Amino acid sequence: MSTAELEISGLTAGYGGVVAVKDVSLSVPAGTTVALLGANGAGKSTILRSVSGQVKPRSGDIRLNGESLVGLRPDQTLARGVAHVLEGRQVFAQMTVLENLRLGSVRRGGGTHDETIALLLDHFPVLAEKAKQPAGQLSGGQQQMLAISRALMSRPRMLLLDEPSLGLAPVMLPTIVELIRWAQTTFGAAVLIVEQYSALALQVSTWGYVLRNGHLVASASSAELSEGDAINTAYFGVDP
Ligand SMILES: Nc1ncnc2c1ncn2[C@@H]1O[C@H](COP(=O)(O)OP(=O)(O)OP(=O)(O)O)[C@@H](O)[C@H]1O
Repeated sequence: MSTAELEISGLTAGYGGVVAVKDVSLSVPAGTTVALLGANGAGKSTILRSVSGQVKPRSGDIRLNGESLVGLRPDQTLARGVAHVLEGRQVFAQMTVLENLRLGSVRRGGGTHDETIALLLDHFPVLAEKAKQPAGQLSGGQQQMLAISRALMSRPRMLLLDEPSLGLAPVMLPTIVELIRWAQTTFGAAVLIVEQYSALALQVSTWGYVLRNGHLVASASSAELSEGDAINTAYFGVDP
């Protein structure tokens, strides 16, 4: 049996007449962070949606710790330990920070709401200070922090992050990086992070895959991808 936490093999997925992802294979070893990079429309979000059950694969397999996730609904993948933070800051603006956290699902064997909320608020005092304020009053970065924290309520084994840096002020990026690292060490989660802003994803990950037009075109250590023209070559198909 594979030691990888998440193993995607030969995944093809799409929408109606659109084939968004073609024959993609990748793996996220237990307890590591892997980056999925590529330009707009490359198919990155479709891969995350296929893992969490929002999109049904047309072919291929997706396994979490050896168990296939194909055909499962999002609530069923959540029950198996997959938490998906969607693109955009998905918080309920009228509800308080605490109410938003309480909406996070608790997975069986994953601790109680109160225990996990205490852990999150203890580590991120800014959320504690604003616990009773409507989430809509938080800054963009704080809302993203809250959206990720809500996903952590289930103490996931596999955390899927879609463009966590989107629309954030650069000053917030180190906080998001810290939150991802903390999630990994505290919950032992494996993380698959999708980013157009490759600098952030490569900073938190050990390995990266690059997608272009639904195909995987590069796969290398994040250190290697950070150097020279590796990313440009992979994104635009230009040889250095
Ligand atoms: N709901 C949908 N219906 C039809 N086509 C879609 C849908 N969602 C995505 N697509 C198409 O599938 C392809 C891949 O989209 P996807 O969202 O996976 O790309 P991405 O790499 O995540 O880019 P982005 O950063 O823009 O989200 C694109 O051509 C896109 O237009």
